[in-house]
Amino acid sequence: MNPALDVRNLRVHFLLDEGTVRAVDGVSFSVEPGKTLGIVGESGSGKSVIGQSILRIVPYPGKIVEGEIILQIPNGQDIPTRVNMVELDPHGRQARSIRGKEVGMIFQEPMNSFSPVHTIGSQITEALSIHADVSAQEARNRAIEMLRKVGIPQPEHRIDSYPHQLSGGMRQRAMIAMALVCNPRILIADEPTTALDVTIQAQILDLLKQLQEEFGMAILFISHNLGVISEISHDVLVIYFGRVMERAPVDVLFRDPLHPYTKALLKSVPGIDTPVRTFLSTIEGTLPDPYISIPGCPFFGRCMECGGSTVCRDSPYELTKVDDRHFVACPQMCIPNPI
Ligand SMILES: Nc1ncnc2c1ncn2[C@@H]1O[C@H](COP(=O)(O)OP(=O)(O)OP(=O)(O)O)[C@@H](O)[C@H]1O
Repeated sequence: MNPALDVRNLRVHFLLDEGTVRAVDGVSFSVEPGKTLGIVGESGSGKSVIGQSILRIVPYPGKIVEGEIILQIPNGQDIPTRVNMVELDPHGRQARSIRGKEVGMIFQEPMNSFSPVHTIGSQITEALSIHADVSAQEARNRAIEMLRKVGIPQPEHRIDSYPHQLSGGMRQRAMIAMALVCNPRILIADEPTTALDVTIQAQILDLLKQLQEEFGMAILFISHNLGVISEISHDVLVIYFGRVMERAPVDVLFRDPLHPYTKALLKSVPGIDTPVRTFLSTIEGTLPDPYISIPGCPFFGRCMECGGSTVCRDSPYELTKVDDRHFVACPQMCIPNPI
């Protein structure tokens, strides 16, 4: 099956007075229709900048310096149109028509996405009037239907509410409705449940899974929370210092992690059978200085397994194939067949 989204060797740099931040440093992945790729990593590892790059909304002074972001857009013919987002003018007509229509987005804080002075209905119908050729009445009916689908009670009345009149969970549902009302083929969800309590979080994850089944969209789900990632993802990309450390199907990653960073992340999460008052392990140290360029493994200084090996410090970064769906970038693995 053709991937809905294919990202190849993406590099995004922020050129600051202090130096260059290599926020995303050669990341490749693809997501098929109906599948969810979870991107996990600690704060500052480059997760959000990947999502922003796909939408071409990387904030100034960030710049995509290399790579391709390929979308397959159906055109009614056998072969879909192939669009490389990197080649588009981010402010141009084509990029604007792809954002919202082909690629939907939901973020952690809906208040930042909704205008506080317009009703949620007017904002959802506006998305429809930009991207779909529908009458005002049809747009309102579709907005009500979408609000119903995302579980907002009495959507005929709620559609005329202002964002501040909804609870946090309801606002998040309304944002999902806005993101999905044009039936996008790709959804980018950047920490969409982080600000919610665990019950609402579980409801939103269930809702996304159910909507994915219905619409068949590919989801890129960004989170620092491994529990949430395990719940929603089919495959997982573990990212550190702008680079992929490991990629695997979700069950393989949780059962048989190979990169010491993935193992350390997993150890820092409490399990259901973790006794109360047990100290969870933490990952000593912090991400390296963002302005430096590291030729070898960026986790070298914090790794508990490499024992200060110069191989890890000096070997060029390389993502190595373990099998068809499992890749790892650990110099100690010494596996042949680098991709
Ligand atoms: N507007 C900006 N200006 C300068 N540097 C930036 C900007 N946005 C991101 N960066 C840098 O890019 C790197 C990656 O940031 P990013 O926001 O993608 O991390 P993240 O993994 O999403 O973290 P978090 O979970 O905290 O959102 C960081 O070093 C960050 O400081």
